[in-house]
Amino acid sequence: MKQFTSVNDVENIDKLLQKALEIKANPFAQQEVGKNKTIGLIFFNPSLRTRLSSLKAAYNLGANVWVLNAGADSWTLEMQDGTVMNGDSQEHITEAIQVMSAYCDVLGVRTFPKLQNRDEDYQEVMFNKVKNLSSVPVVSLESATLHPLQSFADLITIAEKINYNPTEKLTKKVKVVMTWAPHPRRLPQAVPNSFAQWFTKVDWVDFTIVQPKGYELDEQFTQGATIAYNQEEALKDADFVYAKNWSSYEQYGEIIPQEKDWQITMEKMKLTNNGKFMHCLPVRRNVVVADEVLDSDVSIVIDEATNRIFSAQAVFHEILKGLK
Ligand SMILES: NCCC[C@H](NC(=O)CCC(=O)O)C(=O)O
Ligand SMILES: NC(=O)OP(=O)(O)O
Repeated sequence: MKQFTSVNDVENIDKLLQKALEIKANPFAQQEVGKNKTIGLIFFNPSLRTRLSSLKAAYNLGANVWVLNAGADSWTLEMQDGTVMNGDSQEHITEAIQVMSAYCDVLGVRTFPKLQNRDEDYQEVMFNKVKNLSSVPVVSLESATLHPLQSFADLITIAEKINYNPTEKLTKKVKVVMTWAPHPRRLPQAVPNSFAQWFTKVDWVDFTIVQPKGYELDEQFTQGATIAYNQEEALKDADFVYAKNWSSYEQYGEIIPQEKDWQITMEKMKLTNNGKFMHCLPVRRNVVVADEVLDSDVSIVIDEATNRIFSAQAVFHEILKGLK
C-alpha cells in the first residue's frame, strides 16, 4: 500500500479485513515492521480517537511516533500561496510539510472541510496540498470528504459481530442502515461519504442510506446503495444501524430544519432485527441518540472505537512493509 486516502487505495478489502482481525488477535506479533520507523501525525482539527488509536497502533508495531496539533503547538501556518506574510501567519505550509515529512516515514493528516466552498472541499485542496508536499506516504486521519480509517474500523466491528468467515458464503446478506440524525452544528459529510464508499463495495452487505429530502450525499460515494427517506420503514429488519449527522451536500454545508424527529430511540431500535447501534463518536446524547440506546447492550460504539486501533495498525503495517 502506497498511501491510504480512501478505500480506493485498498487492493483487496477482504484481505485487509483478515489482516486487521489477525492483528487484533495478536497485536504485538509484528514489532519488526516498525523498528527504526517513525509515524508523524498532524492534526489541523481536534481529535480523541484518531489521535490516541494511531499512537497505540504505532506502539503495537514497534514504531516511534510524534504528534503535532498544527496551529496550537506550532507556528501559525499560512495555507495560501503567493501571500505577503506580514500578518499573523508565521510559517508557510510549503516549508512546514516538507520539514515534517523529513522527520517521519509515514505522515498522517487530519484536515476538516471549511463547509463554505463545495468545490474546494470536494477537490480536497488542503489534503492534497499536504500530500503533494510530503516526501513520505500519507494516511488520511479524516479529510474534507472522507474518513477511511473510521469506515474500516466499522467494517471490522460488523465482521466481528457476525463472526464473518471469508471462506463461508453467508446464506443471507447483512442489512446495514446508515441513518441521518439531528445535530445542532453544521457537520462534514466525510464520515457518511466514506462509510457509503466502503459498504457499497462489500458484497455480503445489503446497504441502505436513509435521510430527509435535501440531505442526499454526493452520488460518487453512494452508487449501489438503496436510498430511502422513511426512517421507520428503512430500519425494519436492520442488523446494524449506523447513525450520523451531516450537513446538506446540495445546499452545501447547511442545516435544513426537520419536522420529524430523526433521533434514534429504543422504540426505533425495536423495529430492527435485534439490530446493533453504531456511531463513530463523538456523539451528542439525546440529540443524535437517546441515552437508553447508548447505555444498553444494543450499542457497539465502544467496540468501534476500540477497532480504530486495528484499522490503523493494519494500514500502517501495510505501508511500512512496503518501505525500503
Ligand atoms: N471524527 C469523527 C467525527 C468528526 C466530526 N464531528 C464533529 O465535529 C462533532 C462535533 C460536535 O458535536 O460539535 C464530523 O462529524 O465529521
Ligand atoms: N471517530 C473519530 O474519528 O473520533 P475523533 O474525531 O475523536 O478522532
